[in-house]
Amino acid sequence: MFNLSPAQQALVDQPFSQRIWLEGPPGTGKTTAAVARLRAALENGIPGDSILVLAPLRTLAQPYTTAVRDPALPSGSPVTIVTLGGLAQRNIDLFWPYVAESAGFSHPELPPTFLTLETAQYYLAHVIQPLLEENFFDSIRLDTNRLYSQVLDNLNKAALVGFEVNTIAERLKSASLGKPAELHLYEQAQECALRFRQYCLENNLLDFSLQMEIFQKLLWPHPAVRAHLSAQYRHLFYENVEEDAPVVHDIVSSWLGEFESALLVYDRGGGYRAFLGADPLSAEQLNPACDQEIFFNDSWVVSPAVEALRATLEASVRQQDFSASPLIPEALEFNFSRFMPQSADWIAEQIRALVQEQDVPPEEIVVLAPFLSDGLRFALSQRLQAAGIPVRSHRPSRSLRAENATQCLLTLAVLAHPAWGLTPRELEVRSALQQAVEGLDLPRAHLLYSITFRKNAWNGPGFTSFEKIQPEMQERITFEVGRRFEHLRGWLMNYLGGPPVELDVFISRLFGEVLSQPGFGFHNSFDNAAVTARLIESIRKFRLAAGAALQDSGRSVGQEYVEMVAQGLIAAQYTQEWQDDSAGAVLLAPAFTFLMMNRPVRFQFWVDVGSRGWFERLYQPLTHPLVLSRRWTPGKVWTDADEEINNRQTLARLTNGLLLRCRERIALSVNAINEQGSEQRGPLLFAFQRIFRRQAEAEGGGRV
Ligand SMILES: Nc1ncnc2c1ncn2[C@@H]1O[C@H](COP(=O)(O)OP(=O)(O)OP(=O)(O)O)[C@@H](O)[C@H]1O
Repeated sequence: MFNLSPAQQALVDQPFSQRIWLEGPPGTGKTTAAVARLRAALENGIPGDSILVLAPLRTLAQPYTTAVRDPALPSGSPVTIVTLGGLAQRNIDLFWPYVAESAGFSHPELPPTFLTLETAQYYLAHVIQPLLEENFFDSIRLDTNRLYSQVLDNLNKAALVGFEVNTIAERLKSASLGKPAELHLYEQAQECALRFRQYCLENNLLDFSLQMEIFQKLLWPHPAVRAHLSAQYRHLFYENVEEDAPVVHDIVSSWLGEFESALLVYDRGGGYRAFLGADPLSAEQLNPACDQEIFFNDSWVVSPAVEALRATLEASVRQQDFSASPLIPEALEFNFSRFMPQSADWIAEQIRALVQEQDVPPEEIVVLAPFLSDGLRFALSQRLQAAGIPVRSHRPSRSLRAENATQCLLTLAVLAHPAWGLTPRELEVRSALQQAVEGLDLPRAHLLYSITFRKNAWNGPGFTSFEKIQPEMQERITFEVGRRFEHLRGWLMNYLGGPPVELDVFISRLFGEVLSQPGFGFHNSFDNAAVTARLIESIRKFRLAAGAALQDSGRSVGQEYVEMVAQGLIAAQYTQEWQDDSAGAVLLAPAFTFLMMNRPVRFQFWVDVGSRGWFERLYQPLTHPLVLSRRWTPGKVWTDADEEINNRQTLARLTNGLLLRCRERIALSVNAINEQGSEQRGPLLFAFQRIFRRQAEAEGGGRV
């Protein structure tokens, strides 16, 4: 480990009677110093339960969570580490009788049910379904999940930016160029939001937006709640202030004076979550309320060459003037391939050389793309695994139900629950077998399925024994595979002989007792284990949110869950948080996800540099994160020029953020033709081309 710098130590040593604003670019050691100060607080006898650590995302508070677990610290009451949303939820639970009636709930005498993103989508789907039948959203082609998440986004923006739900459409319309079809969509999106809100109030359901709104409007102003919170929390640590939304800043602003001490950590150049309501300018309003400001400016991360590249790239992206730097070639490598598989070959070979020839630990390498497509993930994982390099991928926006592991687990769950009356399709059973049993290839899976699968075995669909099939078929399938298959089958039969358990418990047992064992497909697969954990979590939360409502219908939670997944209504989004558990493995992730991990690495590979995905916003016809923000002047029209300016700003922020988290070198991979077969010429590629040209000119015509 390292020693704190004098500036960091000075921060740690500030008396615990100060409100401090700590600001600097990423990588300057702010979090390290803040965590050291938290440790100092505990070592100096400040009780843990009087300390509040606030962060915009739980993952951003990870260094604090790890620190407080250190057994070397004095034992005592636990520190509270939460997001404001989490704090809101705890307090709504605690003070429910104070607010249930005034918030307009139909059954204030009954307890509240808190919804996750997934379970909110589930209920929203019930509300929207009849409207879709009335031809709502007919004019656009949008996958239902994206439709639901935009309706929820609008509600969340209202709660986080601080406007009424019934003004969503008016705001969006006033910034629109006025095409009737677009205006109509905004009206419909608002209608959905209002009906969902009404449904929640009638059924004691609280999605994120309602939790935030109730906390801000009803609980926070309530003297009893304020007294409780002020008495409980005396010291505040607020990490990544710039990634939080204005309403959170408003609350902290009015609370700040009540703390004995506070440390607000502001990452200059951040605000990556702008599309989720992050507002760095609003965060700055907290600065004057602090007693002192401290700046850290020197990076512990970037080499001079990376810094030269960062500054040059920023200027090039912003279309400003810049000059060549002799340092840049040290920090930049480049590969041009016609198609993605060739890029994957090149990247895998570079990574292999780094790990195997230069002893670079795999976790010091990340591969980043604007989106991580299946093709790219597969191509890279396969090549790296073949070279014996552990790899791990993170795709927070990928749907859980799209994972093969999920399909396998749920298909086996259907087979183990004939009472649900569901019959899986042939393809599902075959691919579940293939996923579950190691060494089972497609032709053998087909054979095994055709011979052993019976629609009416076990009073439902099931398998007959491998022992019973003809020896020559056994030989073709192989006895090793047969033995594994028998083990799985035996486990399912055994389960069927007893009383059914909840679906999440079933999956956790199936994973632990069979699929994670040697000889089965989930053995030693980080990714499958992660999907299983998320699936279990998703089912558990669904059970908590929807279980009671289902009791009267006679349907089990498991059956409802499986059917909802099949219809695309749930398991459509991971919760947006993740653990950075990539120790020992190369990470493949969308660039944005990596940024939110706040973890510097030595080498970054940027894939698909020609893609416009680095530059453009997602297509969101029902919402507009920039218009639904406090930065937008009501009534102003959003034009193509605004879009272009915003895209450039976002790209500059992104490339800065990535480079500030890179110690040694980035390697660019460009495909002439993307996976969809079109030519690739996005603005990030142009920005690099300008740098290459300038470098070549400076070197008298040579190439970088
Ligand atoms: N005194 C120090 N000596 C050496 N390395 C340090 C020191 N302080 C911090 N670092 C390292 O610098 C890196 C960045 O530190 P840290 O995360 O605290 O910075 P930050 O300013 O909070 O950046 P971010 O906003 O990205 O979290 C980490 O890898 C950390 O281990």
